[in-house]
Amino acid sequence: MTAQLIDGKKVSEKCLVTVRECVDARVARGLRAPGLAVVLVGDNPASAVYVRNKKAACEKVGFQSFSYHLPSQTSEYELLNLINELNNNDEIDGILVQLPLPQHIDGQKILEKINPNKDVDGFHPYNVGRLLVRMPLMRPCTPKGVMTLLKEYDIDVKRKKVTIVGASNIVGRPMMLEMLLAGATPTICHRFTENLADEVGQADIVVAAVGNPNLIKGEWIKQGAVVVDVGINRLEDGTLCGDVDFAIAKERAAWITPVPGGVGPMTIASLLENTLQAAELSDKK
Ligand SMILES: NC(=O)C1=CN([C@@H]2O[C@H](COP(=O)(O)OP(=O)(O)OC[C@H]3O[C@@H](n4cnc5c(N)ncnc54)[C@H](OP(=O)(O)O)[C@@H]3O)[C@@H](O)[C@H]2O)C=CC1
Ligand SMILES: Nc1nc(=O)c2c([nH]1)NC[C@@H]1CN(c3ccc(C(=O)N[C@@H](CCC(=O)O)C(=O)O)cc3)C=[N+]21
Repeated sequence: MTAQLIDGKKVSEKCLVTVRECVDARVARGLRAPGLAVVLVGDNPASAVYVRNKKAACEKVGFQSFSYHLPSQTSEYELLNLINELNNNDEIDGILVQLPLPQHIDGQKILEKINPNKDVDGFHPYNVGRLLVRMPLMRPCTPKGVMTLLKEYDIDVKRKKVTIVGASNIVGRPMMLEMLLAGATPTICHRFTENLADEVGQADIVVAAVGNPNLIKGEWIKQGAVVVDVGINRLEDGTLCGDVDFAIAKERAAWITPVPGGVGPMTIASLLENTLQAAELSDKK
């Protein structure tokens, strides 16, 4: 079997068109265009690229974007003050603090300071808790993007065995909650999981989110499975690859996401959808 490709770039563009239409309709009704603030601390080159992509996406859909690039030695106190200011700024509907933050700043403390209604990343414990108790508000962008992608390809997750590899706060854990909410039976694997090969081999759907190129061997994939590769790894020659051995996996899977052009663009599409949703929430206040 040769897998069919799941085209995240194409689906994300479709999502952006829908967001754009909603923005135009808002503006025609005399409402503000949604505003997204992106905060970057320090000069991590990968972060700078992502921040630039987010800004470009905002322009595409007609959002107002506000960028804050702070020096790496910014104190936690200064960053908390900026968050406070953004929370109180009525032109800003969404606040995204790019991760990772420098070592001397407690990331969790910063995320908890963001007004949950403006937490377009869905990382605030309030939003994570809401997803846990089946009352999602702001849904973490990458897992939300994966669900949108699967839905777009009519890949039903209900009743399926889903193995998620990686248990971070930003991808693996909320991915598990999304899958549970959608009626799948998720298993989540991490550093201490024994027999990763068996866990992956039993899955109807595999979601890889580790950050280790080719950790997941193509031979582990069950015939006819769906492979969603969230991992983004930059190799020495500058090319990007995921966590799954794509060449072998694609000969076994029914469906597979490429890297790049798979989940990555969907993360940005979800971010824009969440920002629009945050603007709509703020209209109702
Ligand atoms: N496509 C996209 O939009 C996005 C892609 N990414 C990419 O996804 C990947 C993961 O990101 P993120 O979740 O932030 O990363 P983290 O480093 O925060 O988390 C990685 C997770 O993988 C687990 N892990 C590490 N080694 C192994 C192993 N050998 N076997 C099993 N589990 C292991 C860790 O386990 P433990 O918890 O035990 O430490 C941890 O839970 C990265 O490549 C990142 O660049 C991230 C965000 C968005
Ligand atoms: N507060 C916060 N929120 C995040 O959502 C967040 C973060 N911090 N820190 C870093 C990770 C990573 N992440 C990506 C987003 C888009 C692509 C993306 O668009 N990828 C393209 C390729 C981009 C390229 O060429 O480098 C693709 O896969 O096709 C990748 C990765 C969001 N993250």
